[in-house]
Amino acid sequence: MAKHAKSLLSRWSSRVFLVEVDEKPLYFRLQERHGGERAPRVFGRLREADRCYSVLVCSGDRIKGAKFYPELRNKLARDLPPGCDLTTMGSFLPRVRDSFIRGYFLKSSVEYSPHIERLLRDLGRREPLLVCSYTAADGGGQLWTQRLWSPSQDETPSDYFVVSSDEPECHPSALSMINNDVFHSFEEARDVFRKCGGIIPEAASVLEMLPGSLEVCQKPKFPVIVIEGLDATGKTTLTESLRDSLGATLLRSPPECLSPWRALFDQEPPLIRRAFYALGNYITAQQIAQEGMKTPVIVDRFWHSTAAYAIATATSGPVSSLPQGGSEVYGWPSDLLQPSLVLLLTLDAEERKRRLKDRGLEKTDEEQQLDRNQLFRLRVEEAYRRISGPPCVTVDASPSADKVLQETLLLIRSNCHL
Ligand SMILES: Nc1ncnc2c1ncn2[C@@H]1O[C@H](COP(=O)(O)OP(=O)(O)OP(=O)(O)O)[C@@H](O)[C@H]1O
Ligand SMILES: Nc1ccn([C@H]2C[C@H](O)[C@@H](COP(=O)(O)O)O2)c(=O)n1
Repeated sequence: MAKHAKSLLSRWSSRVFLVEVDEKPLYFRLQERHGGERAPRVFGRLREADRCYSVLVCSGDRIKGAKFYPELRNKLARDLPPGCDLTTMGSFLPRVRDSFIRGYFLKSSVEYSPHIERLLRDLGRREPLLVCSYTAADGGGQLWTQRLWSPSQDETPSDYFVVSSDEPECHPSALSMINNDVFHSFEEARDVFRKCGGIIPEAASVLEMLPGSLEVCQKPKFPVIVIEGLDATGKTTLTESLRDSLGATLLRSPPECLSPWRALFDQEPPLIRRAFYALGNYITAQQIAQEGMKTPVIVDRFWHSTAAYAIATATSGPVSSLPQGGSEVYGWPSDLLQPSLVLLLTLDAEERKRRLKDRGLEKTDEEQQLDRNQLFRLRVEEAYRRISGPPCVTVDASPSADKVLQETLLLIRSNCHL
């Protein structure tokens, strides 16, 4: 049995599980003896003739595991029998850092079990998986047991009753966010790229663009102003006007030099995708340090975008599922240049949609998600506000482009020495 899977099994009965139903996580835990509790909500509506499975990815190699997770979904969606329900799930040890693992929860009719079990065993031969099956233990559908499949088949599997568990303070993915979704150091992000060179040849081209080491740069002489906001809030329009009004240099993150690979890394799982954007910030930071010695610098997106989108994607549900304000996940990376001021453009959802429609450009997956998913949008906006580091001021982006420019110039003049 893979070493990593074995270590996950060592505290199996203390694990809490969550199944995401319509963006809402429903929690359950394990119990050796049943004390008469009702079935957890996710099992509450099942029939005795239903059979459920959890399939958790437990690869010891995090790059392989990250790549396998979306592949697993595609394979399951393709090969599962008709009518089988598939949703995302996870498991964690309460308050234990890096204990969060991801997987899928399947619901099917018991008649399909032989087919599903064969499929899961085949998939488990490709990458280590922890598979559990759930069976009704009474006639009324109120009592369900979890049977953990022994990955090596020579150990006795253990059965537990499943019971509801309290919601943790925030989404448990927060336990494993740092340096998996939100990179807090150049070295950590670069390490992901070094390790994925074997499976993604283009990673080497990105590595070539990076500085050999992070030289301690002098603080720029001129102010550095970052413009942030969801797509279509007017960042491009405003940053170009600010460049002209202030005689500033306009930079972007990710920087131009990474453009040839952006679409490719946007298709990669969060670990690799977020490392790509984190590295982009460090390249832009070097450009800021140079240009900031000569002119004011305006930056279109920077660290706030990287962290806020990553945190919002790794969680689900309402804003209350985000890590609490003040959590270290919102901290500014100690090795990343801090701008003088961050301005966050905000716009109501309807006006933003109107601008998106008028603009008519092709949307990225994340932009489409922002459109479809109100909760995701709210999480991104709130995560933006919780990020610490440089001063961040919210700007209402709904007036005309010229009014937004004038308001922004006032804010820059009152917050920076210009
Ligand atoms: N203040 C404004 N009032 C009305 N329309 C605006 C305003 N600012 C920008 N627009 C229009 O809204 C659309 C989106 O603006 P823009 O491209 O500047 O947004 P963005 O934040 O840079 O988007 P993205 O992040 O997707 O690149 C454009 O068609 C632009 O002309
Ligand atoms: N510094 C950055 C810039 C962008 N991103 C990510 C976040 C979104 O997925 C997407 C938005 O960019 P846009 O389409 O508006 O160019 O890119 C990031 O993580 N870090």
